[in-house]
Amino acid sequence: MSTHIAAAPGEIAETVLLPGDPLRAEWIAATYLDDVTCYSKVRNMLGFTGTYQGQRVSVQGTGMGQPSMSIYVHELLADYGARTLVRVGSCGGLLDRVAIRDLVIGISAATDSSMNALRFEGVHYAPTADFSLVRAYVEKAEAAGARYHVGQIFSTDSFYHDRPELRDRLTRYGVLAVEMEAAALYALAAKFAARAVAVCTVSDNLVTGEETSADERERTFAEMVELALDAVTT
Ligand SMILES: O=P(O)(O)O[C@H]1O[C@H](CO)[C@@H](O)[C@H]1O
Ligand SMILES: O=c1cc[nH]c(=O)[nH]1
Repeated sequence: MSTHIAAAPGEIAETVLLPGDPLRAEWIAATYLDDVTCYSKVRNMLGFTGTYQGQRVSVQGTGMGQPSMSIYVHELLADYGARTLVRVGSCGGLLDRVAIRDLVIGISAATDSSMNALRFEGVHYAPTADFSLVRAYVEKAEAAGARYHVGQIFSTDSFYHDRPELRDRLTRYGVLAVEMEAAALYALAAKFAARAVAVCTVSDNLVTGEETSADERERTFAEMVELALDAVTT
């Protein structure tokens, strides 16, 4: 096992879906995977491996925020040989047109976190998704007729931000949505020469004030996850 994941070597697939919420990981495994085993319950940050259309896939909860996510993703990459990572998260829309229930594919991620700033010592690194994963996901979303947006997202350290004017400026500059993990995920994947993309379902819109109900969130998460599984297994 690694420090925070209780899997034996070989128990985790090279392709891993990464929801923030460990119960979403459990729901994905129960709903979509065959021959499922739970490989880790450490801190209740659940991880599962199974098959989707005959191909091995794992699902690992990462918690909220870049520090928590980075612990799990570092161990997946350094200790378990993960190669393809797809964050399946929720986000808040920053533009009117990024409506609740839409999908947001983060091709790049701005951040207010110090994690990448410390890592690159003064260089303003541009955390970027893997293009082959972006393309594969977009192809599946197009074929399914899903409502989706591709562009820059904002990975914040503060869900409850003291600077609403910062969010307004990001809106003016066309940033699509806010979430809390993608910027560090993209940097870590680059460090280990792996592939990553963050896809999020819009759960609320910070401009219009619209919100999804818990029931709606479950249904729209389903579309995001089905497209992710199709994108990584074909
Ligand atoms: O739904 P998840 O994947 O947790 O993602 C979003 O939700 C959490 C905040 O409520 C943060 O982790 C944010 O990135
Ligand atoms: O980080 C997040 C996730 C969902 N909605 C938000 O407003 N922020």
